[in-house]
Amino acid sequence: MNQARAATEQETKSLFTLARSSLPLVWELVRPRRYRLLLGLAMLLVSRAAGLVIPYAPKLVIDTVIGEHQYYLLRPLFAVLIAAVLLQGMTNYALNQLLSIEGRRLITDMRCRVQAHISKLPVAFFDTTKTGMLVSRVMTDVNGIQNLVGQGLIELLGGLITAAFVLIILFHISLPLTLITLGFLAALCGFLGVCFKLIRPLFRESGRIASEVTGRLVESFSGIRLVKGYRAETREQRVFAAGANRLQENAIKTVTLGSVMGTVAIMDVRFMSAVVLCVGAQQAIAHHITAGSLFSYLMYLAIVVAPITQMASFGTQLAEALAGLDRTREILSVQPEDQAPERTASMASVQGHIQFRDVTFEYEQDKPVLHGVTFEAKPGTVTALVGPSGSGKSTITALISAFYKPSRGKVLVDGVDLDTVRLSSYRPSLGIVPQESFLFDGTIRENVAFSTRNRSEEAFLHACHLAHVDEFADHLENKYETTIGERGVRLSGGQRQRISIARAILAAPKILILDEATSNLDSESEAFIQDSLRHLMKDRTTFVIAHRLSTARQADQILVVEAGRIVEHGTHASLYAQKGRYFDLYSKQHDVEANTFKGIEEEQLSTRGRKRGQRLADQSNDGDLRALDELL
Ligand SMILES: Nc1ncnc2c1ncn2[C@@H]1O[C@H](COP(=O)(O)OP(=O)(O)OP(=O)(O)O)[C@@H](O)[C@H]1O
Repeated sequence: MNQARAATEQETKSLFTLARSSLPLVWELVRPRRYRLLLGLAMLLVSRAAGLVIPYAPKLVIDTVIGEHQYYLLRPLFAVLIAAVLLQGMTNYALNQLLSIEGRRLITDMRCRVQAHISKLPVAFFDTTKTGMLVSRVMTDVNGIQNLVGQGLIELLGGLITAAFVLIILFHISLPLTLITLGFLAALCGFLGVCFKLIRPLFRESGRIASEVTGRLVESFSGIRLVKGYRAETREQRVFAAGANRLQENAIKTVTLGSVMGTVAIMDVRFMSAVVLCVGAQQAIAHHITAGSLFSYLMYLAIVVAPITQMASFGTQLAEALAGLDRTREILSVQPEDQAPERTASMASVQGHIQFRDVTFEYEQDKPVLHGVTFEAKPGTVTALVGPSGSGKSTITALISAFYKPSRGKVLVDGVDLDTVRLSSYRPSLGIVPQESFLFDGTIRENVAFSTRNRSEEAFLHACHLAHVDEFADHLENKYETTIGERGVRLSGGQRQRISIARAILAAPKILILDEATSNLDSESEAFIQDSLRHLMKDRTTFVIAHRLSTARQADQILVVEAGRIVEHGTHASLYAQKGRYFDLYSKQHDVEANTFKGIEEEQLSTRGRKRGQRLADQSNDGDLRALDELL
């Protein structure tokens, strides 16, 4: 309800209110480049002043040179005209260069700023915001700012200053004609004001639709395998076409309103010129004005009119720019996660002692997903989190990563409440290996050396060796410089996991969060990965969401999570002996694994895999779980 009301209030904000609320941000952008913009304004004034000389010439020629036979004035007048034209041309060129370049720089600055800001926002913000919307904020919305702060602003200022000067000249030439002129201009300004009010919500809407369409497009292309696999191309085409049509309908309304504004502006100006011409002629016949003055008046009128007719199109750009700026301002006003005032503690060196004290957490209000979770993980130990899907294991690790804050209770790191810790001092001690290895389009080296903490070649090669990345990288033509494609599409699942593990080894975190991959790998890959993980977990406080019996069994402690509560807690041996929830889970998994190994038997097994599989299958046939434990 409140959100809907806020949205309506946003829609009805006038252009003026919007401009005023955006002023601090505009000033922030203008400030560092104010001298260059002032230089631009000065050049514009020189250019416009030079432009004023030209309309004055007919008056001199008609009334003085021809009327008063002062022919000797013709030459100097010609020279002045040439100089004025040259000066105007040169200043115009310099001005365009200066402002266009400045506008581009401004866009880049703004884009970088918005991108940097968004990346500092809390994970909860990303949970509720579409990716496409964020892409639009960074790439599209800032475009309009160029018009607002660069050329557009200077043009508007310059146009208004020139128009003010010219109006003084017009008043000086003829009071009645200028009053008529002002009447027409005032009517036009009133009309344009109403149109801007109508056009602004359309621009806001357009930004919203564009974000949605972009978001869906990004999702659809990144999930192209799934789309093709389920033959969902036509469905995706329909969804996209619907979005593109909504965008088009919005654009048609904007363009129509823009055309109405442009047409009315031109008609108003033409009527005005006709009325001024006829009344001016009557004035000239009655000798209230000379023919030369009337001629000059009409030329000056064109100078006043030009920026006002331009206002119709510039106003549209202005409305678009302000709508974009408004959205940018909205996103910049979201507080970055590290700027919370309570985050004052700095963690110089993290030991990795983690304590949960009666932690309750909810993603959505009044829907807790963790209830009074309490446990302790000593430095250098491995804690395995096991439990059914949706029980809260990932949420516990997300709280350790400080992606969220507990709703109640405390998460302590080395005795310090994580809510009070500056994240920039804590996160470097954190390493994450997600279930789905997330790789960027780049080389193997770039993906392994993703963290900036350890850049030596020796450390890089060592990490690749421990994670068995060298095993496949050495066989590639470009070795570690091989490009792996977007999200690592050119690698196998196991290879991607190994890179992800090498990345964590190189980052050398004190606290490691490991979400074990569930995907079935062939036994050789599996063996490589288990070995890499062993290296990775050494001497770190590790939290592993364990999907494999072997991992849980090797852990120093196991937390059995169910419906957001820790229902059992202990070592593998103690929990197994309890014959409670862990025992049930373990037995179920054992059956699955036994079946899996039987299945593997039928595949092409590596020598090691075959031996291991055979032994496991034999043992499981006996149903002796303890013997299976030993093997694992
Ligand atoms: N970003 C989120 N917003 C709202 N609810 C969420 C969010 N992430 C998880 N949940 C909910 O929180 C609960 C716990 O989820 P969590 O991902 O921690 O479970 P899990 O034990 O890790 O599950 P799995 O083993 O399937 O990954 C689930 O009910 C889930 O729907």
